[in-house]
Amino acid sequence: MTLDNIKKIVLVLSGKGGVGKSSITTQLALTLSLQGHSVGVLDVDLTGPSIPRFFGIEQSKVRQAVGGFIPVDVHDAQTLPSRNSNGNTPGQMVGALSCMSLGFLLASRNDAVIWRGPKKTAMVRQFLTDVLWPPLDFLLIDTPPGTSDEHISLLENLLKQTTAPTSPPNQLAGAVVVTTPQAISISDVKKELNFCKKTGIRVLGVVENMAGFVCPNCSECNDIFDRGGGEVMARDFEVPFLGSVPIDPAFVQLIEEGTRPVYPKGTVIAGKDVSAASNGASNGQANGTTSQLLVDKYRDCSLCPLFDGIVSRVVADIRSRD
Ligand SMILES: Nc1ncnc2c1ncn2[C@@H]1O[C@H](COP(=O)(O)OP(=O)(O)OP(=O)(O)O)[C@@H](O)[C@H]1O
Ligand code: SF4
Repeated sequence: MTLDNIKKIVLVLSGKGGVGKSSITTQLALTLSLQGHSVGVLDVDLTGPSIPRFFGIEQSKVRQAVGGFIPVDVHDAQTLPSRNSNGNTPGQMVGALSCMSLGFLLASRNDAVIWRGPKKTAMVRQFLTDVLWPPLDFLLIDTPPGTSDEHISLLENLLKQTTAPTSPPNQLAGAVVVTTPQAISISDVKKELNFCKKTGIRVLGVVENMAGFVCPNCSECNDIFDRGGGEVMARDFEVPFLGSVPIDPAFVQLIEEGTRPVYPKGTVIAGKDVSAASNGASNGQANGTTSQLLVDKYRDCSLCPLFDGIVSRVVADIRSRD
């Protein structure tokens, strides 16, 4: 089966749309990759597949091979060269990152996906059975908000596959649940936590996103949407609280603009040396925006140390159960 190549599968869930689940999935994937793990991201948010855009690869298309789809490379495994002036860790190992999303199969980013339940269910099943993942340490699955047809289909199929005799032990590691501090989001996420309880999915922890805004002018943090609700809820449900992520305008900018001036020399993306960019040569993808190495861009993001801590805790927790 196509999931047999994968050591651990982690779901990213949210009770409500727009709380930053796909952004958090992107950050978790990049952080895992920066920590040297090989990572895949499966975007099962069929009605709003935003992961390709967040990785800056939305113009890419998946290839079809005998036996299934070949996921799109975000970047290869590599050892990053040091950037003298910016203080990169010399020789840092980065794990390969690849991605599969319905977004790659749509003719245009603006195409609407208006499908009834059975078609969605079939697509989810196909994503779990017909994607030819390379060997992965972690597969993150970005799910749609709530507890919809896709969730039920996803879980049925996942549980069937991850408990098959050929699967690695404890393959379905659990779920990271994303919320925002507002009461409505918290109450929706409680439903999500109950869903996990009923279906026997272990909750690896809760991330509270958009908790406070750090003003770029005075660096003071304002709690626009209140704060701490995610932590209280995690305590009530006796699941780990992984941390609060503030609203960071740079975060949106990194994703929306996708502009980084140069690649460090020797940077290889999808098998190509793209460092010619440092000499002014064009190396962007078809959409002309992706003149950057994502790993590089996120490493410079102020949220990086925060995600490093979150990911380290999740990985340690998963390993402690093996
Ligand atoms: N911590 C943050 N700081 C600033 N902007 C953020 C933060 N988290 C998310 N965003 C922005 O909020 C918007 C919504 O985020 P995202 O698409 O990740 O949400 P989502 O929960 O996956 O939504 P849906 O499931 O409805 O597609 C995006 O434009 C994203 O850049
Ligand atoms: S936090 Fe408010 S008062 Fe302080 S600089 Fe920012 S906008 Fe101005």
